[in-house]
Amino acid sequence: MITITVPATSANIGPGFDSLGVALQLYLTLEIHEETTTWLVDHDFENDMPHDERHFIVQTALSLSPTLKPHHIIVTSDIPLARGLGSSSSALLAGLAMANVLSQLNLSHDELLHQATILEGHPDNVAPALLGGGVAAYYDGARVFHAPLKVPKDVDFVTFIPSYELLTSAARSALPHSLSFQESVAASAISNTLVAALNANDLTTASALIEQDHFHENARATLVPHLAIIRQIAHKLNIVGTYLSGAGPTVMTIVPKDQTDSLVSALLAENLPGRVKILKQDLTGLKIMKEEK
Ligand SMILES: Nc1ncnc2c1ncn2[C@@H]1O[C@H](COP(=O)(O)OP(=O)(O)OP(=O)(O)O)[C@@H](O)[C@H]1O
Ligand SMILES: N[C@@H](CCO)C(=O)O
Repeated sequence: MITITVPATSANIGPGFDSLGVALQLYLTLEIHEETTTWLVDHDFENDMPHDERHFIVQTALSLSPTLKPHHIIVTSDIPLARGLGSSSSALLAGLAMANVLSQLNLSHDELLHQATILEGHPDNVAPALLGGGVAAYYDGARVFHAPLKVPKDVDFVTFIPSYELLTSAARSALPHSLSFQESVAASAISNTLVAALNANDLTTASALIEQDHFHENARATLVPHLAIIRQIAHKLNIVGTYLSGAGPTVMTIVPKDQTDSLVSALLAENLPGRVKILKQDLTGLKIMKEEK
């Protein structure tokens, strides 16, 4: 049996729209069992996801290796769907990695990242899901440039996962068509300085900049009304560093560990419709384990 695990990811980290992301310790697991005559996909997702070759993971694998032989696969996942925690990127990478292993394509991490970015359109979830930790990345339509982003290891990711789904496609249609020159300069300066602050382990500067996005959060505000509420709750506790995770609706706050309990208690007291989870950074990224029978 071959087991592929892929972590969840939180993209954007505030102003790093489509370019910054971090891997988190929630996982999609894909077990590849025996060869079969037609694809058999066991999964326990509650929606109407197919159990045959129409399944997204199989379709992704076949897009890379059209002659791939059908197998019995089992998909389990802790990553909630369409919540801004990179569920589609994790599934996509699992499919590409399955094709790479079963068809012995020997694609490198960079080649897999390139394929994944073409399919996803932007690298901010797929890069950290593949490589682990924080990643800054840019896709120019031909090549994916990427470099590690030092997200401090001693922080918690206090995560509010709303009870409703928000498809990335819907959250992207709310985005503005253009930004003025002046606003673009400010937006990229904020993002550049955030990256430098994180790489210098200056969490105070980083946390303030995380809340100064100009690219997407305002445009998505009506889709995620709890973002402003959670930011306000955190500010009352002198905690900064709250952002919309990926396309939302999950809201993330990066907090020093000694402030985690107070923020979690304050969020729970508010009774917002959703779950509060404390997540940690994943430093490994996609893993493949082969077990001899
Ligand atoms: N394990 C999976 N197996 C099959 N399809 C999946 C799986 N995970 C996600 N998907 C597909 O991806 C869709 C969600 O993708 P979408 O990009 O909208 O959100 P997300 O990836 O969870 O969030 P974000 O990109 O904002 O972090 C699901 O509705 C489903 O169609
Ligand atoms: N950068 C992406 C992440 C979700 O795929 C967005 O915010 O739309």
